Amino acid sequence: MTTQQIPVVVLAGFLGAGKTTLLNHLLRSARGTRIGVMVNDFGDIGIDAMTVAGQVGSTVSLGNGCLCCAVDASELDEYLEVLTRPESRLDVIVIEASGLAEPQELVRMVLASENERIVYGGLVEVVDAAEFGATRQRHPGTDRHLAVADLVVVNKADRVSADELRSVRETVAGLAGRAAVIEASHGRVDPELLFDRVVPDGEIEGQMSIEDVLYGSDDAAEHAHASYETVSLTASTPLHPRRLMAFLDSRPEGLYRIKGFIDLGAADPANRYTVHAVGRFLRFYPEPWPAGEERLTQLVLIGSGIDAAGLRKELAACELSGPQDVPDESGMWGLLRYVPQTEEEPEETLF
Ligand SMILES: Nc1nc2c(ncn2[C@@H]2O[C@H](COP(=O)(O)OP(=O)(O)OP(=O)(O)O)[C@@H](O)[C@H]2O)c(=O)[nH]1
Repeated sequence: MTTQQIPVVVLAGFLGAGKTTLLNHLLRSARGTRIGVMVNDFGDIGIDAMTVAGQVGSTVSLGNGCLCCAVDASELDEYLEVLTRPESRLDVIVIEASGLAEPQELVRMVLASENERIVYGGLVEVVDAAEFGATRQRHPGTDRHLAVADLVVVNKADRVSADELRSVRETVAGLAGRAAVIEASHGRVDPELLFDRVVPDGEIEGQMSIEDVLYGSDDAAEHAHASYETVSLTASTPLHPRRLMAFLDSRPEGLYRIKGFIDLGAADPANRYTVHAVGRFLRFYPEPWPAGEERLTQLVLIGSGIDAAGLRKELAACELSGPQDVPDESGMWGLLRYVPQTEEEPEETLF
């Protein structure tokens, strides 16, 4: 069930930073992925389709099968309910926060939502590289927003010199702590950083799609690939829950996403643990092993500036080394803090 949950990504950033531009880029490069869009704060709608639709609280279809609606914060749950109906067949939902909104509020609301079909997909903060210094001076809240982000996009890279860009990036990285920081022009980030792309039937990954032909293929998105790395690994030996938690608690800056299944062996023979981490957000979802399924740990780690070989080594050290290496009773405690309870959020939340 958990693997079917729809990630809800909150997209924030100061007025004019390039949120709508980034969103439009995602919509254009979505191909087979169906994106639901919510625009928080209606006076601030920049999407053309919305302007055309023009109705408060309406849901409109965008060209590529995406849905778009405008919400007021109090309506968030109501619209999540609409967008997560099976007939909407959405793969991801993006909420664009108004440039003035407190993104933490939206994140809290998403986390507090009782909608079981969603999972929090991270807070993405867009920063205007050219205006960063001035914005920070005028709006000290900027630092606070960066501190809670999971991914920061330093946008408008084309508007500053290489030195300025480096300096903004360094400052942002200092404020953003563990969040991954990537640079972009015109919001062209690789959609894979935000959600799993669905490859439509009949299309081979990497092949030109109709959208490529219509909009031109997005070279800059290809370049964005260079700035982050994906590490996939499979282990047939179960992992030690305590060592796994030690690894996750100290996961390196820039390791933005972790997803996959974990086999904890004798510590919980009945269940596999789906892991979902976005930035500093971490959850485990135990579910019974499907009958006949091979007991494997399968993980994908995505980040910028990460040391792939180092990560592989650290994860290999989490594997049980033999029959003597069995977790004691308390071995699972650290991990269980990140398992959501049915009625409440796990103890260890950030917000
Ligand atoms: N040169 C340059 N211009 C950009 C870039 N990204 C966005 N813009 C322009 O910056 C302006 C603001 O972009 P938007 O995407 O509307 O910004 P926003 O954050 O959605 O703005 P609000 O909705 O007002 O909060 C637009 O004129 C964009 O075309 C970029 O990387 N480089």
